[in-house]
Amino acid sequence: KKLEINREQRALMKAIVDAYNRHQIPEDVAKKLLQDQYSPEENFLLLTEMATSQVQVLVEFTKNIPGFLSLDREDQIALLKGSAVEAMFLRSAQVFSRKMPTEHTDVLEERVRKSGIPDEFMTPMFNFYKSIGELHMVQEEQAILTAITILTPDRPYVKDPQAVERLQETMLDVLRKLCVLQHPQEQQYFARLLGRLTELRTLSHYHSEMLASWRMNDHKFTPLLCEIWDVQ
Ligand SMILES: CC(C)c1onc(-c2c(Cl)cccc2Cl)c1COc1ccc(-c2ccc3[nH]c(C(=O)O)cc3c2)cc1
Repeated sequence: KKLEINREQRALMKAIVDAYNRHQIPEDVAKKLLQDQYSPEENFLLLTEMATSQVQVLVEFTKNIPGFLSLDREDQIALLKGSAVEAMFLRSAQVFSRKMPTEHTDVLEERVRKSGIPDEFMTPMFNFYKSIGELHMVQEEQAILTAITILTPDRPYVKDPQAVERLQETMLDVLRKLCVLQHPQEQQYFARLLGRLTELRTLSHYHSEMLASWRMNDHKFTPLLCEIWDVQ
């Protein structure tokens, strides 16, 4: 009984997975990645466009997380701003590790490597992508792990962390059961997934340094990215 996913949890999982699949990056934007060679500046612009489109996808996904819209309005914003980078690392990691044709992943990797991102961030970033790939997460796990990342109670400026914690705990319970069902041979699979969330926090700190170094070299971002990342 303890381990079985009950009807309510199944409905919750369906809502999250549907939202996760419904909001994908527009085909034309993702296709641009695979077009011919660009300069580092053009690569940066393309990645900026991808990130902006990804933030829009993220906002739509978040609004469909059951219970999110019943949170305090300002806390909703605080959660989105606090988790955007981590959710995008998770999403782009899944894109990298998805059964995406290798030439696509190689092109995407090439573009990220040649977009003016300082080398010291490349290693941790691609190590993360590799570690996500090795987990072979099913899409339900990907969607719920993303929701868990967004519903992290200890983001800056959250006024009612208990309300966020209640929602996150519901998701964690579903994920725990799902991991046992999907990966019965791996006892600690759930623990390994949660370990990725810790890695995401480290990447998020790297990312704020990446932003600072880009701004030093006068790189421009879109208004949406400036708002969500508190830059400019
Ligand atoms: C502003 C730009 C330069 C930027 O700053 N930090 C990052 C940055 C970097 Cl590198 C790494 C990680 C996170 C960030 Cl947030 C980025 C680029 O961000 C992204 C780049 C690509 C994608 C991306 C590419 C292909 C995709 N396909 C799909 C799909 O659903 O099919 C989603 C998707 C997303 C998402 C964010």
